[in-house]
Amino acid sequence: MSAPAPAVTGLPVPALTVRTTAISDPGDLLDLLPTSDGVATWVRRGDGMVAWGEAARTDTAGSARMVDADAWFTQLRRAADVRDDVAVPGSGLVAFGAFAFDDGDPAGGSLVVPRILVGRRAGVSWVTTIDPEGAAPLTLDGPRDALTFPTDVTYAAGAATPAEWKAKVADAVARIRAGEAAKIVLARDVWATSATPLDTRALVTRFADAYPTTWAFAVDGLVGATPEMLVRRERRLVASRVLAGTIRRTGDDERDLAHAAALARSSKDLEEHEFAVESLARALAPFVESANVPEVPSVLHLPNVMHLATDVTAVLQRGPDGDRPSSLRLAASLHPTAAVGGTPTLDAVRLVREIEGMDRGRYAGPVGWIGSDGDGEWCIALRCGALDPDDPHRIRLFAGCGIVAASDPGAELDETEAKLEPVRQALLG
Ligand SMILES: C=C(O[C@@H]1C=C(C(=O)O)C=C[C@H]1O)C(=O)O
Repeated sequence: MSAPAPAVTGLPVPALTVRTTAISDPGDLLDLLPTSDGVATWVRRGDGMVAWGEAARTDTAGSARMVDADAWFTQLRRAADVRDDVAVPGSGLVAFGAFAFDDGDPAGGSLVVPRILVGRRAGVSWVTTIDPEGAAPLTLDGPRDALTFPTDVTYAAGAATPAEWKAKVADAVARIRAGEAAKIVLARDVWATSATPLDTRALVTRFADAYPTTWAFAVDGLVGATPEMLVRRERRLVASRVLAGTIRRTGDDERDLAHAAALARSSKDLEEHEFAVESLARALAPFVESANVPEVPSVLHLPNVMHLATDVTAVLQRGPDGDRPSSLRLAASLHPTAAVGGTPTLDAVRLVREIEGMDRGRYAGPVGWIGSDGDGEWCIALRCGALDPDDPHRIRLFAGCGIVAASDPGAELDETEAKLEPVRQALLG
């Protein structure tokens, strides 16, 4: 049952009873999920969290969608009765959220507090139950629906055919050369339809198996395997992983190594990457005492692509009110980075809207979780699809690329195909 909850401070929120206890290792976390609907997952290298049920939720919209959700969660945690015997990041009260890329997108955002959560981190395992007043507690060993895998999946172009999308890239390049922006990230969508209903658990299991170094997530109907961390807050430490600049893997290790070296020297990719790092560092600066921004990117190897990567770390400082901003508040300030919007931000986002001609929904927006103390992890929702709430057979997939003056439309289309691979693989019958 979802409890009605306002997104505005000062209004009543449900009083939740939250209990976290240590458990012995539960095995594969994803095997615990009882059903496909209303589940949340956040799994990387086998550790993380799985959750189901809904103790409370807020749905927000507009430019304050993350700040409003954060204010709601602050009230909720103040009103909650929390007993946490484990005290690690992810124990105690947790909410999972996903937010639209664009301020004006009807997909808005949501923050959902589950009824039951199982987590594991570095050998410590726990279960958290979250009970609204009067609700009977849920248990771990309830009935489990049979798992269904996709079958006979067919694909159809979304807002643009491949040829139309290449024309959009050419338009973006022309606009960049005319000085309207330095970088514009253009995305495309593809619809996939399965003969059998899509099961969140099957998709996330495939993401976790094939892309163990990414975050295999399912939040409010958005599922994917993202490699990009917008912001993690753990006490005073903040970390962010910027990705921009991409090359497809060939499957041949020697050639891939040569390609990785070429990527690290490619002036087009280095320029694209630099825009993304600069925008992140600039947006983070007001919140931190000191930031460590490596001068040269490394190359992140994923099974489908390689990216230029920069790991930024920083120490949080207190704001004017004496508080440190929560992980979600930080995500709100950092989004959208140049990795998914472009440079300069406002011009690029306006051009994205104009040239792409589609709603991105929650693709390329922040997705993640926040805990009792405001710590949490927010990734950028990439390599993902949005399950169709009206048709369980359908999912809308997305992929995009940073376009700069030197971009070639055919190569960018090929890059989106490489980025669609994780979801296409998860949809294999
Ligand atoms: C926009 C996407 O990816 C982003 C764009 C990248 C690029 O242009 O090289 C690389 C990583 C991401 O920051 C996507 O995967 O859809």
